[in-house]
Amino acid sequence: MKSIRLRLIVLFILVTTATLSAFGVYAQLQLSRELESRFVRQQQEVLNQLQTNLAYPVWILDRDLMLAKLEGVLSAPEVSAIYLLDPVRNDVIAGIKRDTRGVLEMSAKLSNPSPLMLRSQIYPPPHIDESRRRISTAHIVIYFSRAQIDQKLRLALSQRIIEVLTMDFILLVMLILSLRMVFIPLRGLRDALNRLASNQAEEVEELSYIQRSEFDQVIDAFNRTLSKLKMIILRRSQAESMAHDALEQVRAGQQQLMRKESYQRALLDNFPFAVWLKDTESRYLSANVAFRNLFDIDKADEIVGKNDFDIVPPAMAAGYRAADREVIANKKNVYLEEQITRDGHSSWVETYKAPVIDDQGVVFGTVGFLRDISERMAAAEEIKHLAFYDPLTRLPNRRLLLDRLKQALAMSLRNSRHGALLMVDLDLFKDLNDMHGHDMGDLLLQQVAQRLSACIREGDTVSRFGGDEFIVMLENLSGNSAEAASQTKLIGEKILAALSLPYQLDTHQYQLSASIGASLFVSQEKTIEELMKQADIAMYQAKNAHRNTLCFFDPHMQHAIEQHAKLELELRQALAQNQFELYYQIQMNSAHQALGAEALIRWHHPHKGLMYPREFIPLAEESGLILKLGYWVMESACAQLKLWQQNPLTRPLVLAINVSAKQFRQANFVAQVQELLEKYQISAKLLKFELTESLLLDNIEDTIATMNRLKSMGLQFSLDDFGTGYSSLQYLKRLPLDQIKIDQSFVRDLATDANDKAIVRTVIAMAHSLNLDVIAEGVETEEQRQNLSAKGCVHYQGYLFSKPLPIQDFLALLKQN
Ligand SMILES: Nc1nc2c(ncn2[C@@H]2O[C@H](COP(=O)(O)O[C@H]3[C@@H](O)[C@H](n4cnc5c(=O)[nH]c(N)nc54)O[C@@H]3COP(=O)(O)O)[C@@H](O)[C@H]2O)c(=O)[nH]1
Repeated sequence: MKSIRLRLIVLFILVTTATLSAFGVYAQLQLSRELESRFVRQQQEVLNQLQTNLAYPVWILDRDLMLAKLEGVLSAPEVSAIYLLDPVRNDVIAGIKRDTRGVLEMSAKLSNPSPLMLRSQIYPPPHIDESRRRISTAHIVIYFSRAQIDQKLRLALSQRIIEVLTMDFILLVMLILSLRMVFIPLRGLRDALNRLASNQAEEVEELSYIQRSEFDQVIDAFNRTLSKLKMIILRRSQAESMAHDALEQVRAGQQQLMRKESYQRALLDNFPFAVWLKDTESRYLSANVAFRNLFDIDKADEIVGKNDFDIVPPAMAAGYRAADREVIANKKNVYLEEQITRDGHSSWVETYKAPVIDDQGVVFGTVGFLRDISERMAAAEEIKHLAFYDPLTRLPNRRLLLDRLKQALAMSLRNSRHGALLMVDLDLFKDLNDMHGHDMGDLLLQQVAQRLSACIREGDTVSRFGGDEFIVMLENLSGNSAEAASQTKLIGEKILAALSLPYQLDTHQYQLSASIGASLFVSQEKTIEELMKQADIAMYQAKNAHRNTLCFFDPHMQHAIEQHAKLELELRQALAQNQFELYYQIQMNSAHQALGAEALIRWHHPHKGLMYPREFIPLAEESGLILKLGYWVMESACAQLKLWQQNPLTRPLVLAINVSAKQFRQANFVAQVQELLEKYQISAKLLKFELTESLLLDNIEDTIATMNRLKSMGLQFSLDDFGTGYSSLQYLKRLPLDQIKIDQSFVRDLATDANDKAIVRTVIAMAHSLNLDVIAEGVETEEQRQNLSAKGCVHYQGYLFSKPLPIQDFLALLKQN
């Protein structure tokens, strides 16, 4: 039995029962005693009353009255009998008793003496006269009933017990209520404490106060304890949470660290070059896979603790140690490039070392990287070579030559000795390229380079300047200019002789000549630019002479070159200022009818007057201005054709224009033509392009493609200057030509020169066999015309009919015809 409340209740019941039992016994005794004494007192009073009430009837022996009075006493149930005695006679004067059924009956005989009996004397009343007295004395005897007394006693006792029990019950209820008042808070306290005990303090709520109760102090103490406990728990849980977080952080940190280490290891081991860490005593702390591979260190071998003397030859190790010391002492990075030999194989490596410094600025180790840079060095060497050498001939290029020329000029200033620049240009190299292709040209250039190199002394320079142009620089010639010129001439001629020997190019044998321009220098009298220019001028001089010649620089030639540059400038201005005009030279048939015209450009030079194409077209070609100029011609021709459409006289005329190679090779040339035809709304059939043989044969496939595109638009093609080039029938067959134009050089001496006659006849026959029209240019005489006509050429152009004319004159000519 664990409940205190139950224990208290049981205890209460036991105590109450015991108390009640004792009290019952005691009460019974007390009560019976009290009842008895009360009974005695009451009977005494009754007796006393009877004495008074009975004195008169007794003295006068009035029996009826006596009985009446006695009956009155017998109304009390506890009185069982009552007698009036005459003590003198010992006789019952009157008596009444209750039978067993409780019925009253007269009794003349005194019952047996009983402890519950009262006997008393009745005294005569004072006012009674002696004379009237019938007896002298009397006694009264009252018998009491034991049962009646006991019954009364029991009744009183049971009443008392009921009272006590009632009291007890009330007390019990009060006890239970009191216990409730105590135990409810106690139970709350117990439950709260139980929850506290089972680590549920967070769920325990503060206990409610019981107003004006001693428990409030306990509750208050409990609540304060609880709040402290909660605070402790909260702090502990915070501390635990913090500790947990800290632990997690440590774990995460550890994991991160491990990962970082793995990353670093992976990073290092996958580095394509050797990486290591050393302490300040140059002992290895770590090294990656590349390092091990480089120095053939077995995977199982521990690198930590080793130094360079354990790994590489002592001389090398000493160098590495010195570099480490330098890094540590200066707290600065060190970069080394060195050539190392391993397994008999030499390679270039670069090493980069850096200090590892702590927060306090103290060096506590070094880190190093090493990688093989052999390829890079070779590439750098190659780049250097490419930057300074011509890749085709392996000769010094323009840049290196200029650099060496600068040094040579400085040296000449110091030693006053002459030097010379020889500009070597191969004659007709372009023809070889055109005929046999660039590969063949390249082979030739390589052989030329070898021959040139073989002609010079050590210390002299042969360089390729671009294309077929080479420059030979001679140094350390005589201090005397005449002697120096003679030395130069000697070497120059040696070169010419060497270059003119036959070349074996694949299966072809080839022979060429060269033109050399020479310029002497001494003591920095001339700048590099001047020297180069002079050599260039001399070279043109040689070319203009007989070719296969050496020319020294002539100051007059320089003037011509300067004029050339000036003209180029003026040509640009002429384009901008529209100083050009088209002249028209009529083309006729044998019936003297106009077929069309050739448009020929003229330049109205502001100072020189009218200039002819041969004076500026080559320059325009050279400078690239031919593109703009050619477009201008083409647009002017289209505009003119447009105008001609308005006049029946000019409407059927076909207009021929000269198209240069550069112009024709433009990627958008066809688009340009298309655009102009659309712009001027003219038929393409009225436009004829005169192309030269060299243009057609250079890159023939592209040429045919472009011609076909133009042909499909309706344009006509005439092959200009025919007979002056290679005139290969093989090529001619493939070209979509409409006309062949016999060059005026064949027409000029047609009457007298048998060769020209034969050529013209052949050309005409060939053209007819190819179903091509033939026109002869430069027809100046009727004889020439007839000659041509006799050979089958019926279309003509030449002074016989008209010179090229401005448009108005041309129109007048047409009208006149
Ligand atoms: N790319 C361009 N080239 C052009 C253009 N205009 C001309 N040219 C080229 O210049 C060359 C010289 O032209 P030009 O000085 O006009 O000489 C032409 C005629 O004047 C001349 N000719 C004509 N008939 C006679 C003659 O009976 N006798 C004689 N001595 N000369 C004559 O011939 C030139 C025409 O030649 P061709 O073009 O071959 O028909 C000229 O050849 C063009 O190459 C141009 O706009 N663009």
